[in-house]
Order: sequence, then structure tokens, then C-alpha cells
Amino acid sequence: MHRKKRVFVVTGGGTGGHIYPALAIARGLQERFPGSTIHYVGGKRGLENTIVPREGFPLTTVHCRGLERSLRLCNLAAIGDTVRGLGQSYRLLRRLGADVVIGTGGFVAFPVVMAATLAGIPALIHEQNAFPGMTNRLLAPRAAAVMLTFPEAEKRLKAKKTVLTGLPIRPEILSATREEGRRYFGLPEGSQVLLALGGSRGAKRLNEAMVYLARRWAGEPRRQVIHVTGEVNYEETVAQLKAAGISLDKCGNIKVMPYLDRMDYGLAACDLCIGRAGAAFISEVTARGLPSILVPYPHAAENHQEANARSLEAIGAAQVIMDRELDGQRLHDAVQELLEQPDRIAKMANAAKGAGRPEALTMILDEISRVVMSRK
Ligand SMILES: CC(=O)N[C@H]1[C@@H](OP(=O)(O)OP(=O)(O)OC[C@H]2O[C@@H](n3ccc(=O)[nH]c3=O)[C@H](O)[C@@H]2O)O[C@H](CO)[C@@H](O)[C@@H]1O
Repeated sequence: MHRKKRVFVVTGGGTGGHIYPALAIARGLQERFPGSTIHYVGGKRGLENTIVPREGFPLTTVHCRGLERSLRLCNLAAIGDTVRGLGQSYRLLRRLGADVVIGTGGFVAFPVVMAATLAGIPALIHEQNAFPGMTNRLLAPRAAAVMLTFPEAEKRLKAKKTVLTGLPIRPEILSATREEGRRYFGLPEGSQVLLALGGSRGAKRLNEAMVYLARRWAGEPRRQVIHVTGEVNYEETVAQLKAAGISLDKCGNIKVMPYLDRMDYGLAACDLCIGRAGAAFISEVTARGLPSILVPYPHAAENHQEANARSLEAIGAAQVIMDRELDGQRLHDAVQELLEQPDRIAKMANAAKGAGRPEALTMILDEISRVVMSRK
């Protein structure tokens, strides 16, 4: 615990992928530096405008905009917005008396972190993916330290210092027990449990492949499925299951839901999981030491989900199926093959555990503390 009151500025925005890690860090700072000020800086339009106030942190927004990857007129507008955001950020950081700035990526992190370094305020950045986003690639050379989720990101950044910290995950994901998970879903003793989900919004192709798998497994109590479809695709998936002649009430071993609030129990209960390759999901899976089949979302920025998935594949923790190659038969065969080889599953689980970083938040806070303490 530290006595001196500090001013921390946290920034990162646009999507949940940047905002949730920033909030986890903000909460961690609150605990480690009681009485300190933690100020969030977001963009004018990002999701942070709804999420951050709900979490109780003061939020100031600045101008920012992403550059198109090709030369276009709208890039001029983006440059204009960024320069404006840079000025706003500079004045804000000075007014707040910021001791340190922490950026987690997204367009808004660019003007804020850049302004910090221009004002002589140390800045740290956190990169969630194996293929770093454009903002963090641009900022890395100016940051006091770049904290990474995946070791592969290092070679794609020009950083003065990198630290492999991992991505902070919700504490309950680590603490849930297998028994609690199995009880929550009413799963029979000794059954093999498969958890399938396509990121926070679901994945249509994965859902279709899962319908095929359900057809092969329906009524087999030793094989249990928890299938999270995503809100948008739920009705359609249920209709496809019905059309395939599967009665969810009668078969008893296939559970289908639009969203799983208790992801802690889902992960705790399962023996194998199938999912996209978002950084948060992968961090949860590895922190729990779970073997996985990953189907990277093919339209993620700069195909970063494939880079995430390949990172796990390279250490033997996951099997990767590309979205374009995914179909029911392929998925069913891959799952079946794995479940029939307990040794292989155990090896994958071990490799996943080795890559897991349950202490991510502590490491991140340690790194921030080091930088703060080096300031008078
Ligand atoms: C489509 C896309 O570009 N996604 C990106 C986004 O991911 P995003 O922020 O969507 O995060 P992930 O896909 O990694 O994880 C989804 C999160 O939602 C939770 N969950 C999901 C479904 C559910 O029913 N219940 C539930 O609680 C999961 O436990 C996990 O915590 O930012 C990440 C960090 O930059 C990137 O790695 C991802 O590629």
C-alpha cells in the first residue's frame, strides 16, 4: 500500500476489448493507491461513454479518429481530429497534474499517451493481442514500458522495455470450482463437457457447425454440450436444431443459451472449449488451464485473432480451425478425436496452464508502481 496520493490517467476506448482491461487496471490502482485520483480519458463516440460512468470513474472525452489504411481525403480530417485531441489531452494532463498515464489501445489512447510523453509524464501501454494494434505500434517507442498479453507481440513493436504480464481477468473465473460449475448446469457425474461460444456476440458459422455436432451427440448422457449462441443468433440456432430433429427437452445433454452470464461456471465445468480467439477469452481459458479448439474471427483488425490463436497452437495448448475451413463434420471429428485421447487433452491442458497468467493484474500494478516510484 502507498501513502502518497497520486494522479493516474487511464485511457483506452472504442470497444470493450480496450475498455475492460483499462477498467480492471483502474480498479487495481484504486486498491493499491488508496486516496489517489484515477481519471479516465475516452473518445467522444466510443463505448467508454456508457461503460466508464457506470463503473464510477470520472471521464473526460477528447477528439480522436482512426486513420484509414489507404491514402484518402478523410485522413486529413483524422489528422485534424488527432491534433485537436492532442492539444486537449495536453491541457487536461497538465490541469490534473497527472503522475503517470496508462493506455490500453484504441484510437483515443494515441493523443492521450502522446501528449503525456510530450509533457514529460511517463506513460505505460498494455497490448491485448499477439498482433499489436496500430495505436500501440505507434506509441510503443515512447512508452516507459509496454505490457504484453502474448510474447509474440514483442517482435512486432519497437519498445524500450516490454513486460509479459498477461491480461487481467475477472477474479471469479479463477475461483470457481469444477463442482460448482457442474452443479450450476446440472451435469451428470463422469460426463465429458464441451463449452462452445463465439465471442461476446456469437458466431453464426460456429453455431451451424455446433448444430451438426448436436445431431451426432443428442441423447448421449456421457457427452454434454453447453452452447452459447450469441443474442442475435439464438432463435435461428434453436430453429436449426428443431429442423435437425433435436428436441432439447428430450435429449437432455445439449444446453443452448443466447448468453452466459456465469462464464466462470461454464469454464469451470468443461473439459474442452471451442471459441473465437479474442484476447479476453484466451486469457480466461489459459488461466484455467483448459484445452481449446479456436476458430479465429477472420475480420478482426489485421487478423489479430489468428495471431492470438497461433500463439496457443505453437505451444500445443490449442487446435486451430480457420473459419473458412469450419463445418460440422470437421468440428465434430476434431472434438471427437481429442476427447478420445485423454493423454493429448491433458498435455494441451498443461500447456494452456503454462501460458496462463492469473497474476496479470498484480504484475501490471507492479510495473506501474515502479514507474510512479521513480518519480519524485
Ligand atoms: C471481434 C473482435 O475484434 N474482438 C476483439 C475484442 O474482443 P472482446 O472484447 O469481445 O473479448 P473476447 O472475445 O476476447 O472475450 C469475450 C468476453 O466476453 C465474455 N463472455 C462471452 C460470451 C458470453 O456468453 N459470456 C461472457 O461472459 C468472455 O468470458 C470474455 O471475457 O477485443 C480483444 C482485445 O483487443 C480482441 O482480442 C478481440 O479479437
